[in-house]
Amino acid sequence: MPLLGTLPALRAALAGPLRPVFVPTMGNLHEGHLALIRQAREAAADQGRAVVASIFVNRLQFGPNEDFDRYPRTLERDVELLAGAGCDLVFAPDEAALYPEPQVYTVQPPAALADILEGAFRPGFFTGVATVVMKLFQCVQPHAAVFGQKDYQQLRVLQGLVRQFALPIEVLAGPTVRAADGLALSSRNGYLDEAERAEAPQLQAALQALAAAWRAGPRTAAHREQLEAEAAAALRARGWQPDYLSLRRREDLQPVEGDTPAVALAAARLGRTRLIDNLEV
Ligand SMILES: Nc1ncnc2c1ncn2[C@@H]1O[C@H](COP(=O)(O)OP(=O)(O)OP(=O)(O)O)[C@@H](O)[C@H]1O
Ligand SMILES: CC(C)(CO)[C@@H](O)C(=O)[O-]
Ligand code: BAL
Repeated sequence: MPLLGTLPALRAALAGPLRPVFVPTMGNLHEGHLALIRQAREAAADQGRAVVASIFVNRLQFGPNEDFDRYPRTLERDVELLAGAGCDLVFAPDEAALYPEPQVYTVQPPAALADILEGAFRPGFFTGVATVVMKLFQCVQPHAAVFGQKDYQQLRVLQGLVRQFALPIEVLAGPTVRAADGLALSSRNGYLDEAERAEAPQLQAALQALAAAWRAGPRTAAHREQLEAEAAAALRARGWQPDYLSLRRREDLQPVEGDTPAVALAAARLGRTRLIDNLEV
């Protein structure tokens, strides 16, 4: 009879060989999602695991004035794309299946991480995300889960969730897939009209300029604040309504200073579309 003294040993002993690699999504799939599926496929290949995707537009993470109702739902097409990318199973519950009763038990990520940046402009967003991801994890029981770096803060929140609750799940980060002109692929890009679509790569361009200015120094708090304000003003002058353009520590997304590894993050509205993007400096 094994007598095990460490969590990794316990996990190794208890892990079934067939827990899948999981890619949670809200559907309306694009090449960014399919890259995550292919990454999951590779991670699953070794031990012959399955790749499972979920499609669920999670009401809990939308604010009352956000786009829950108009969020594009394209299940039939999504299923075809997933099959083509090497997915083995799709979990697409309706609301009654995932929330058969009001979800009054929730997962509250720490305010220091979840009430800043996206969380400051989308109150409750990360509680909604963490709650549904925790629930999806219970449903799918994955060995590993893949999340896109495009949603950088979401990735940090979910890495913290897995770490703090000692979930036996490996979190894999998927690099951001972009259009040829630099725009990060996103389901919400479909809301852009032609002129807005032509302007949209300027969000990534603004992050590149901000990152370059930060690299040039001096890397002080005062200079960072000046650069952030200038970057927001430049976007505003082009007709955007920026929520934030901010230089943060990669690890915990607190304001960066000195030579700590940094990431530039932005969210801004163009017409009625809110876009986010980021760039590791
Ligand atoms: N361009 C991309 N590159 C890599 N991963 C991505 C990209 N876009 C989304 N993802 C990832 O896909 C997963 C599902 O995201 P989601 O279904 O919300 O897509 P989305 O395009 O980000 O939609 P939205 O426009 O609502 O933000 C998340 O882990 C997300 O980070
Ligand atoms: C992780 C997620 C599927 C939870 O609803 C969603 O926030 C998303 O698609 O990024
Ligand atoms: N892609 C993250 C999910 C959301 O914005 O609601």
